[in-house]
Amino acid sequence: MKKQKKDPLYKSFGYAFAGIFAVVTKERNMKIHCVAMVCVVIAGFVFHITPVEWCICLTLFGLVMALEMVNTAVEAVVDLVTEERKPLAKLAKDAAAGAVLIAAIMAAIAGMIIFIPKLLESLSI
Ligand SMILES: Nc1ncnc2c1ncn2[C@@H]1O[C@H](COP(=O)(O)OP(=O)(O)OP(=O)(O)O)[C@@H](O)[C@H]1O
Repeated sequence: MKKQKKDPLYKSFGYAFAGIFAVVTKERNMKIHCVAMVCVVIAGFVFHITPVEWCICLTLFGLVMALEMVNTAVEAVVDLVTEERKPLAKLAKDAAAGAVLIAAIMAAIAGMIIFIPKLLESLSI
């Protein structure tokens, strides 16, 4: 089989950014993740979180958002493959959605561990 010439690196980045833009503008859940990220970043500056805490928050944002991208990709592929209701299609979509949910719950718990003590301290409770 003839080897196809690969796109230049800048084009690959362009496709990746196009994917991010498509998911952020079209997927409701991704918009919610973006709003949550902005709120946490503001809270991070307000409560002067440490560099390690910033790293934890940024890593968890990356994890949740990357999984949301993969979830959208799985949904698109399943819908492309079949329009019928099939158990394997359900498993693929539900498992991908479950992956996002697990990461989002863990991120929310980590966020509470970081921010609740700072909030209580600032309220002098
Ligand atoms: N082809 C299918 N066969 C069987 N079950 C399906 C199929 N397509 C969707 N489902 C079921 O319906 C649910 C919702 O599917 P849908 O494609 O509407 O995702 P969604 O609710 O739009 O997800 P999101 O909110 O993440 O975009 C799936 O999680 C799955 O349980």
